[in-house]
Amino acid sequence: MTQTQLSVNLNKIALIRNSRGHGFPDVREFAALALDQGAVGVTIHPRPDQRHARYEDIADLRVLVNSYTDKELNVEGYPTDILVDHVITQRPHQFTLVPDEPDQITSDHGWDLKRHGDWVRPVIERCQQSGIRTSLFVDPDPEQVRRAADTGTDRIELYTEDYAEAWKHGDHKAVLAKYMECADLARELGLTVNAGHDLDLQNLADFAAAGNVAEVSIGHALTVEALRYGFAETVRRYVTILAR
Ligand SMILES: CC(=O)[C@@H](O)[C@H](O)COP(=O)(O)O
Ligand SMILES: NCC(=O)COP(=O)(O)O
Repeated sequence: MTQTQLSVNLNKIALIRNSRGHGFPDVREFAALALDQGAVGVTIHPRPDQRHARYEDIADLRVLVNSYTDKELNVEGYPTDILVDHVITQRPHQFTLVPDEPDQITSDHGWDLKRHGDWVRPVIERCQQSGIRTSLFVDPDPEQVRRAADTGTDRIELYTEDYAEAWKHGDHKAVLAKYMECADLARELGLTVNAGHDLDLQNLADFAAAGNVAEVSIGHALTVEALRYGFAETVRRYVTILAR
């Protein structure tokens, strides 16, 4: 059974920072808090309007993560030229390609790789040539998993909104089985499996127990829960759940 690792998404810390137009809070402070509490890494998702994470955060967080020996930076986003250029320059450990439109309020679907597989492939190759691991954000759909393997990506990230929604109603077992079918298929095809979106302290344990997901990236719920429990304690609670 793979020990699932936590990557803390700092988008909402950046959102609070941007709300006052100066550097408080500093995302690097919360990145350090997360890493010191056992997260394997941090994630940021700069969107074209830079509503929260900014392109400059990539370099800042790369420097901070470099001060640790075994931690990672995951950059997520739609592979625009400007984002890809920042990624290639700063060389985060992982680049997760997400098919979001600029005006989306949040990520709400995975790639349609029947249409876009050939388009993402050169970006994947360019990242890998720079030593950057790639991941493709996909729905829990076996066809998309197969097509993801055809792109040469290192990993997929399963979009977990369907699971999170089903968990709220207590009917997540069938949905979870679909995710695990896709995760098993991905591993058979040589892919490592990440997952994320709307995971939280309540629904994570059932997802993690189903097994064999390498990394979950969690940010929105974690930030809200941190308002109640404190940031370090919240990260500690996630790490404890994953360590079971
Ligand atoms: C791809 C995904 O689900 C998340 O990585 C994304 O970062 C969430 O974006 P917001 O924080 O803008 O909602
Ligand atoms: N890729 C998922 C992520 O980074 C965070 O998603 P969320 O926890 O903010 O929904």
